[in-house]
Amino acid sequence: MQLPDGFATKYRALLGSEADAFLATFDEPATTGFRLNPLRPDPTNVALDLQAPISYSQWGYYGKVAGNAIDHVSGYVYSQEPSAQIVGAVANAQPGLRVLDLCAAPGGKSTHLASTMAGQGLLVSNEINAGRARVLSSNLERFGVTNAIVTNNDPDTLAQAWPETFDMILVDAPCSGEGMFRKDHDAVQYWTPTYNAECATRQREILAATVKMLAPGGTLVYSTCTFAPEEDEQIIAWLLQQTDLQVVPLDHQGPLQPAHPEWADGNPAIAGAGRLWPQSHRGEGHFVARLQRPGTLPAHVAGRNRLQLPTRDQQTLWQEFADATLTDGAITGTLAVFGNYLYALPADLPNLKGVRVIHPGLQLGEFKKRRFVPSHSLATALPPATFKTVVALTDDEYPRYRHGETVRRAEPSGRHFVLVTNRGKGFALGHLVNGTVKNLLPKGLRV
Ligand SMILES: C[S@@+](CC[C@H](N)C(=O)[O-])C[C@H]1O[C@@H](n2cnc3c(N)ncnc32)[C@H](O)[C@@H]1O
Repeated sequence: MQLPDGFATKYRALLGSEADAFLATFDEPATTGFRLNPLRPDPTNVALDLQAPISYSQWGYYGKVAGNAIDHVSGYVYSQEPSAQIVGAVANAQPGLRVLDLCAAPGGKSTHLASTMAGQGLLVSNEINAGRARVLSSNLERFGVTNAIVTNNDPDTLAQAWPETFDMILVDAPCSGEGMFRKDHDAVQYWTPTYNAECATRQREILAATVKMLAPGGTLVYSTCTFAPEEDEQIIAWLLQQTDLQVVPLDHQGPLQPAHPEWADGNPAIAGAGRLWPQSHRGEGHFVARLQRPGTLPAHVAGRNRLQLPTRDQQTLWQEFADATLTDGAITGTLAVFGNYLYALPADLPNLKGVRVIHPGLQLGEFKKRRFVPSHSLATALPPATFKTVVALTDDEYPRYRHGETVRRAEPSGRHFVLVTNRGKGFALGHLVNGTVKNLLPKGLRV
């Protein structure tokens, strides 16, 4: 690979005798990986090779997942570069916490946070870019995350709305992406000798807002996919100088190496952060640090949100659908209406005033005149056992349904909303009417 001018010189000076091995990795192919989904009842039931686990990532494996494979489409797996999986592992967000993923799209780290949270507590996945926030929503929906809301705000707006609100905040910062050079040639084009300092300015701005949102006793996880000390060790040095945060030393086991205080202000605490290097492990490389605010986590303060509850007519329409389609207790949480859409909200929502929420929980469906039309998200959020009628597709029928075609089933007669599965995995809804399963897969998900 043709590396940008100044890049090799910089890393030769930093890495010394290790520089040749580091620079040689840029001529190697990029590494790929995926994570299984522990939110599924049978997470290892996938048609993928699970012979090569990623040592530091509980559900992580080396390998490649085809985008059209049922394992991907049904949310049984999430494709994520191996090194990036260190971040969710270090965060290890526990069930019951209130967690903010501030720079969350497209959702690799958010789905990992949701995995360790096991459906309990609140995950706020925020993304500043509206288009990317929609992709984030759809990826959380596919992974079956029901305890998350998706917001689309800049960090300063959120800091105003949510002072000292979160037990844990992940800042997977926008960065110069040197660890993406092998995957993304655009990242190479952007790099100049001053680019790292420009990225660091933005990272400090994001973190200044972040610190305001962290509760006493709360944890900040900071990560980048770049090797630049300006965006890594020097950011941690700045946090230690400017705030009361303290580094929680990582367990430098296996390929996770200590960070380099000498590349910042020499504060030895910085060594507690960690680096994955491409020359010493199978992955693109990552930086991660865990920091904590002194104090004890306070009890969560419930938001005083004025929710629009379903009208009596809407409640009746929903209940008719739920009674005919789902088993009892399939949906929990407060039901609220946003626009024409009905949602099941996660518990423990903070104040939403002033925040642009684009996805306030599990979308159940849309009220259209006197009808209730269920949302696609039900197909991947709920286990097949919660649907009263399931239409199982053969491997021949599966690609045709994804294309938008109907299928025929003689049984049961009448009209039913159904879950459509392949290999036992729900991936779409259908409407069975007189023997024909009408295809309810959203147009954007058809291939
Ligand atoms: C490294 S990516 C996040 C990847 C994501 N965490 C994942 O695992 O899929 C950084 C994100 O930060 C967002 N971003 C860019 N500028 C930002 C800013 N000033 N404040 C907050 N987020 C920003 C980008 O749009 C991008 O989605």
